[in-house]
Amino acid sequence: MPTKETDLKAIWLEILTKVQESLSKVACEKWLLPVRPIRLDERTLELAAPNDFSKDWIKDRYIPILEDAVADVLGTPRSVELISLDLPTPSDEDQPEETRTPRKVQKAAKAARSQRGSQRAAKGETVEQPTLLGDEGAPPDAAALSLPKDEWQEEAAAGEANGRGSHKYPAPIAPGDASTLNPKYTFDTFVTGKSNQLAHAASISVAENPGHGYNPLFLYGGVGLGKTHLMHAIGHRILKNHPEMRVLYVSSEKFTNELINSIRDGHPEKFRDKYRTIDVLMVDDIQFLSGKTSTQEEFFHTFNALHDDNKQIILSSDRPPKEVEKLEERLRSRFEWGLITDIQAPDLETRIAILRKKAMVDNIEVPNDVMFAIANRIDTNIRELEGALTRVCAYASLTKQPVTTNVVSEALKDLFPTSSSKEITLEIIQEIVAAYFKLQVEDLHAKKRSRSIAFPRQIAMYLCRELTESSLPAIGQFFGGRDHTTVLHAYDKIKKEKETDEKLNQTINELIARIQKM
Ligand SMILES: Nc1ncnc2c1ncn2[C@@H]1O[C@H](COP(=O)(O)OP(=O)(O)OP(=O)(O)O)[C@@H](O)[C@H]1O
Repeated sequence: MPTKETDLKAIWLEILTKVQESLSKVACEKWLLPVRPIRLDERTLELAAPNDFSKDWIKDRYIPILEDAVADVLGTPRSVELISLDLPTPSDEDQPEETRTPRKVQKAAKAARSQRGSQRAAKGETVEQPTLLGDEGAPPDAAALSLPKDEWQEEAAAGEANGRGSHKYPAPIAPGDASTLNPKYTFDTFVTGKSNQLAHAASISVAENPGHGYNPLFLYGGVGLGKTHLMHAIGHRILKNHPEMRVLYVSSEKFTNELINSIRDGHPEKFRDKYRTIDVLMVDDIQFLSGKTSTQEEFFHTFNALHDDNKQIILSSDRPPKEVEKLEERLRSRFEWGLITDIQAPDLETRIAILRKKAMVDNIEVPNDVMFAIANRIDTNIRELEGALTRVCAYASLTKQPVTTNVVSEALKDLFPTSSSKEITLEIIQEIVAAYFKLQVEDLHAKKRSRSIAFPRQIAMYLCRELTESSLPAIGQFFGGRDHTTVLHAYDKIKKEKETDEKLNQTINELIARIQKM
């Protein structure tokens, strides 16, 4: 059975007490009190010295004394090994209270002895999840930057497995530096709809008033729905308004890797210098901190330092804080201090608007029915939606064809199969609209002007213009030989009305979905 975390601490206190019998009080306080135990197994006790100098000093002089004390306390011999953390040596006041003086060490050791049951360790059991002396009662920073070695390795391995562990030391961020932001992700290029209105409004508010409104801002939503885009947009706006500010966007994996690497490479202060001196910290995909206890610990201190200083924190996740597993309660509750807002999958209209915006930004011409056909196929992930548009355009260009709905079917058939690949025609639109309003198709052709018929007719005209490439005269012709100005009037009227009339907007979406399913 594994020994409890607290046992390692208690054992180390006993060893220190023992060492005092053969070492001067001064030497003990100066060299051994700052040392922290990391790992204990059947053969080895691993200790972390605060820096290289102290590691070498102890190695050269005190190993035999330490090994004797270990053998005395545990009943069987162990070799003592040392690594260096390169921490700044803590002052006496920074030390955990029980290690400030040898007398207190003795007292603490005695108290710990009475509870610990360290016989199990003495029998040679491996200490699992070793904790560092000072984790309890130590100043938060010292504890935070003293990751148990096994955890560094585990968390580093996780980061490196993702191919993102290449950073050596975190470099400080300069005021006005937008290099961590994608220049394309601005509020101008962000399309709003019902699905993201609240998140967008909250983001604008934070961008205009960093550190003094919603803090933290917590954005959550499914994959590819615009969380990162909004974060970057906030960053750009803040830097535009406050070029003197330091704005940092980072993925939670990068945060983790920088922390681990900075400690492993002996430069924990670089991590802290970077993360605690910025004005706006944005951490993406915070759900990846799940289960990474040491990173959570450091993030907790980073969060507190920034928040206490009215620095803005923005977080994103694929789920709300409550649903992030293996997240420390104190972090979860801090994530809930500010504003939590979600982004939903966009409706069809928004998807079409996003494609339109992208086509405009990329300066490509894409007919409405093509936009519609793409938006209708891909209804959750905007990254995929944009990728589909690129694919369709590339396919058309490579096969030297115009961009049509046929190209959409061809280009996307494997990646995004759809139940129907039938081309949308004026007939189909008329049939569906007539059926929806419980009319006959002939009613749409006739001269009748009663609102119950004229209104569905205008909607049908609108959809014909929106979803097909037919010209205005061709559409007019198809509605009982009407003039193209009538079609244009109907189109403009419905387009305008649906902007303010939610019911009409829903009706149109429903009709579009039905037409597409034909
Ligand atoms: N409302 C929007 N308007 C314009 N583009 C958008 C919108 N929402 C998302 N996008 C675009 O979709 C792509 C994916 O968005 P983003 O990377 O922000 O998603 P995310 O929610 O952070 O995804 P993930 O969960 O994978 O991190 C980006 O290219 C982004 O510009």
